[in-house]
Parts: sequence; structure tokens; C-alpha cells
Amino acid sequence: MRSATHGYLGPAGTFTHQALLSLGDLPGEARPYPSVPAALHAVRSGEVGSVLVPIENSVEGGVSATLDALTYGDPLQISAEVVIAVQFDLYVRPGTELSQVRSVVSHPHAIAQCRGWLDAHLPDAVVTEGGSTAAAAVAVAAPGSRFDAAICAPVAGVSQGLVAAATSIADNAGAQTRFVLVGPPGPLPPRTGADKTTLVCFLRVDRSGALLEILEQFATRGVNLCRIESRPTRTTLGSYCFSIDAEGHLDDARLAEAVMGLHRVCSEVVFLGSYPRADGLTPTVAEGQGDEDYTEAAAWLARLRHPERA
Ligand SMILES: O=C(O)C(=O)C[C@]1(C(=O)O)C=C[C@@H](O)C=C1
Repeated sequence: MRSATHGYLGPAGTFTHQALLSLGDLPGEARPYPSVPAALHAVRSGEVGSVLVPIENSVEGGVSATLDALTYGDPLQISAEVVIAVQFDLYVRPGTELSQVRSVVSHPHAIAQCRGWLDAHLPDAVVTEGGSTAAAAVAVAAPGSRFDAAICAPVAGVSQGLVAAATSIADNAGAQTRFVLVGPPGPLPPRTGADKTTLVCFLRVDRSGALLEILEQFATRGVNLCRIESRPTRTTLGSYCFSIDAEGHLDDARLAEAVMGLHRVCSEVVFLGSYPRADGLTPTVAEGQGDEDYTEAAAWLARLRHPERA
């Protein structure tokens, strides 16, 4: 039997951990992993039942490590998403002044979101990328640390005995990160009417109009996209696949028809799940794109093909 344990990008105090706690009382233990690939490997191997990983940030865009680790390897399925506000502070060992900071460590996405502040206040500091914001706080607190400061959340800094040398250092106030709960393939969460579907599409041939053909599958069925980005296919330079979030559930006729269309025009479509949207927004269903319209059209076609049965 699969473990009820939930994994997350750790250690304790990451934004991913905070997002996991925001999901409420999940049964079982919460187990930290040092990287997104390690967390997704744990769910693939059955070590944990599901994992929460960051997938998209409102400032930095898609989290490449997550997009790639979801696409390649044994199939995985997203069952939920959660969005939280992210705000960054600069934490140092007690007694260190901001003017004494020569080296900073943090998660690449956190560094990118504070780049303007770093350039303005610590232009000469050496900035090093770490596995997560909380791992950065652990590194700064370690005896003999080579780092003076960590960009992290207060919960991570305070838990390591650090103090804030500067607060609210993000260049964009109000940034948000979206996280997804990922497990092995299984029954889809029921359709709620405010759902999202995540897919990765690989082109059949690299030719003019190939991306347009993918987009047409959605456009002609009135399916709005929430995110689309290209990722290298890891084969040859210039070869890309497309990671897509579309409005709707696989049980919506228009989305199902779009996915069948993708299957026809793409060399491969990786289905990563249909799940309730965190913002609860319901899509506008264009005229002729409701389930009943598809059912009626199928019945009409059947009558054309078999008038004798009418
Ligand atoms: O390092 C963390 O605290 C994380 O949870 C990772 C992560 C990310 O991957 O984007 C999550 C939210 C913030 O945008 C910065 C870092």
C-alpha cells in the first residue's frame, strides 16, 4: 500500500512547506526533500503518497525544475493546486550589520525576485544559489558558514536563530507562487466547474504553423489557456515542447475534444491532471461549447449517418 506521507521541497520553513500547511490537516507525516527532482522521485518510487512542489511564480514564471521533472520519467498526476503570497527578508547571524554582508545565499527564484534590491543595497556581495530559501537559512546558521545572509521567509530565519537585517526586499510586492500536489496516476478529482488541466505537447514535426495547430485545438473549442511555455526537449538544440495549463476539466466535452485533437496533431501529449483551480474562477463557456452542445452535435451526426435508426 502507498504511504499516506506527504513530501515537499524542504527543509521546514520553505514557502513550499508553508503552502503545504495551508492545505489544512493532511493525514500522515510531512517529509522534506532537498530538491524538486528528489521529491518527485520519492512519489514515483512510492516512498510518499504525494508531494507538493512549486510550479509557477507571478514574477519569475515557470519553475523549470518542476516542469521538466513532471514531463520526463514515470507518469505523475496533479490533484490539487495552492497559491500563496511570497515575501522575502534578509536574515543574518545576530550581531551582523547589513553593511557587513559580503555573501548571500538563497533559492534561484528568490534571488531573481530580489535582484533589484541586491543591486541597490549589496552590489558587491557574492550571491550563491541554494536548494531552497529555508536551506539557505540553515547554511547561514551553520558553524563556520561561508555565507553572511540568507534570503528567506521569517519562519525559516527565526527557526535557525537568525535575525532580519532587512525586510520586504522583493522587487515586486504582492508576488505569488503556485504549488501543485503531485501523486501517481489515478482517478481524476471530480469536476467542479472551476478546474484546470495541465499538459505537455510535443510537436510531430518542426514546421511552420505547428504551434498554431496546437493552439487551434483550444481556440476552436473556446478553451482559454492560463499558461503556456516552451521547454527544451533535451534532444537537439532548438527542439522544444510546450507546457500548458488550460481552463477546464477532462470531463468537460470541449476540453476532451481539444485533448483528442492534440493527440492527433502531436507526436506525444503528456497528461498531467485535471484539478480544481485555487482561485475558484469559473470559465466563460462560449456559445456552442457546452457539454450539451457536444452531445447534441454527436446525436445529429449519428442521425446523418444512420437515418434509418431515427
Ligand atoms: O525555497 C523555497 O522556499 C521554495 O519553496 C521554492 C520557491 C520556488 O521554487 O519558487 C518557492 C517560492 C518562492 O518563489 C521562492 C522559492
